[in-house]
Amino acid sequence: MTERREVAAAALTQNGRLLIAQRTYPPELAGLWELPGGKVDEGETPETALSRELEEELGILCSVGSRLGSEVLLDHRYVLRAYRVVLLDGCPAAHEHSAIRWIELDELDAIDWVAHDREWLPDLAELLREELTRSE
Ligand SMILES: Nc1nc2c([nH]c(=O)n2[C@H]2C[C@H](O)[C@@H](COP(=O)(O)OP(=O)(O)OP(=O)(O)O)O2)c(=O)[nH]1
Repeated sequence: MTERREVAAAALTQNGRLLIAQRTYPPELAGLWELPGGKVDEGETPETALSRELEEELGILCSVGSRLGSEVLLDHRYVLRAYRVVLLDGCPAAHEHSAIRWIELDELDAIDWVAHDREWLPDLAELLREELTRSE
């Protein structure tokens, strides 16, 4: 079997909040919220791919850090991985999503997430808790 292609997703936090984005396609995912990101192209590292996607989708420059949570197998072709991301420059805007939102720890559970992302909720909660402790 050929290796699965990676989808890299950004856990971008700032001031104790997490950036989430609302999908417009495919129809079964439209309206659901995800961590922004996308497929890693041939010849790219997950880090360069995620930086590229965040610039295209949100118009921001970011630094991609370490992995967050476990990998999620999407189907026989794709594996989804999340990375801690820090905003370097710009103000995120929804260029390819229908909306974006900054959410706080107590909002995580109530979001209408793309199903696979629910796997990361404990990790995202921990990340936001760490952020809050750091900013105290
Ligand atoms: N970006 C992203 N995709 C996710 C998440 N969770 C999840 O199940 N997916 C799925 C949805 C899609 O089937 C696939 C990623 O597709 P994508 O549409 O974001 O990738 P892309 O920007 O490279 O898009 P494309 O040009 O190939 O259409 O992974 C997530 O948190 N972020």
